Amino acid sequence: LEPLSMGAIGGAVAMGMYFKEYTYCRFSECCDDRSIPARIHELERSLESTLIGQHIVKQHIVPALKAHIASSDKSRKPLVISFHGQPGTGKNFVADQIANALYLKGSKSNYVTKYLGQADFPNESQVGSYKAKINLEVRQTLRSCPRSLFIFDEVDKMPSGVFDALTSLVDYNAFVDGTDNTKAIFIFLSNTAGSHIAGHLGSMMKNGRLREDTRLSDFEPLLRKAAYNMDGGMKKTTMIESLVIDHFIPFLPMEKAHVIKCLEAEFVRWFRDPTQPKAQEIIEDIINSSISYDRTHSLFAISGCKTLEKKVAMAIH
Ligand SMILES: Nc1ncnc2c1ncn2[C@@H]1O[C@H](COP(=O)(O)OP(=O)(O)OP(=O)(O)O)[C@@H](O)[C@H]1O
Repeated sequence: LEPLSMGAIGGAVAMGMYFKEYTYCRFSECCDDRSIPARIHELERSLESTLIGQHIVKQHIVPALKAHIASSDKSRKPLVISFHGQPGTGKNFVADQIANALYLKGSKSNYVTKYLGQADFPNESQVGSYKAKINLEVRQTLRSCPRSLFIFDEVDKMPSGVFDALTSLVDYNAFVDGTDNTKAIFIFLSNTAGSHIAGHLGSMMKNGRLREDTRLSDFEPLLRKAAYNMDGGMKKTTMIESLVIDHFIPFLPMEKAHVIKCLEAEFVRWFRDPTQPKAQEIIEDIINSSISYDRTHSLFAISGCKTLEKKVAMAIH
């Protein structure tokens, strides 16, 4: 090419970049600070005011995200977190809040991908093609934005081995065929070890320990072991063997007092005052008629705060 036309091309590229940064990206989602504001303080505030009964989650999630984001230039691997707990303890609730705080468009962002174990990976016989699918999609998303968030829900309902494909994507490999994985965040949600968490917490409480005094270290070894051995997506995967999961976070089972708080929060969501006698009556009725507790300790609500939304809606209308 003639030097003149090279100059013209360079000019056009510069114009294009200028246009993208100052015009297009001001209105549409781009992989930049405007679209990914990473509002950690907002996350901290919203968890503090909305998350019930999960002191360990509150203690560890914000510092883990803060450290990963603050050190993003020096990061050598993505942040990988695994949430464990019984249904209705807040795993999706927290994952959604993380997406909403980090991305302007929240869970609807193009850089937030959510997979559902049962719906997206239903067949044991197709593990091979699922692995290829995850591998391809994760790489594609990372290429369009290294600061992507991947949420894998119902990990325990995925056929085992699916995650072997992910190990190389989340491991210490700053660049996988030119794909930057070091700024990404992976969150895995499962019921795995939920009953073990409940059993262990129940025993500690029986021995006089306060729920709020329990620590991550009380549960972490149990979670690590359970994730490796239990049926589901992580069973005996290289992902556990190669220690790429940075944090195992236990979601504690909900007690009656927590379920009552969840019911009160539902009333507030409907702009109703939960302290009104009528509301208190409905709450008491739901607690007495539709909450069942675990058999061992008779302390923990089996379905946590799940399904309360519909029950409150029904009672109000
Ligand atoms: N710890 C909690 N604090 C406040 N609200 C909660 C909590 N846990 C659950 N909820 C309420 O219950 C709803 C359902 O909970 P969520 O979907 O987070 O459960 P989950 O732990 O992901 O369950 P599953 O394992 O079945 O997917 C939430 O949208 C929220 O309204």
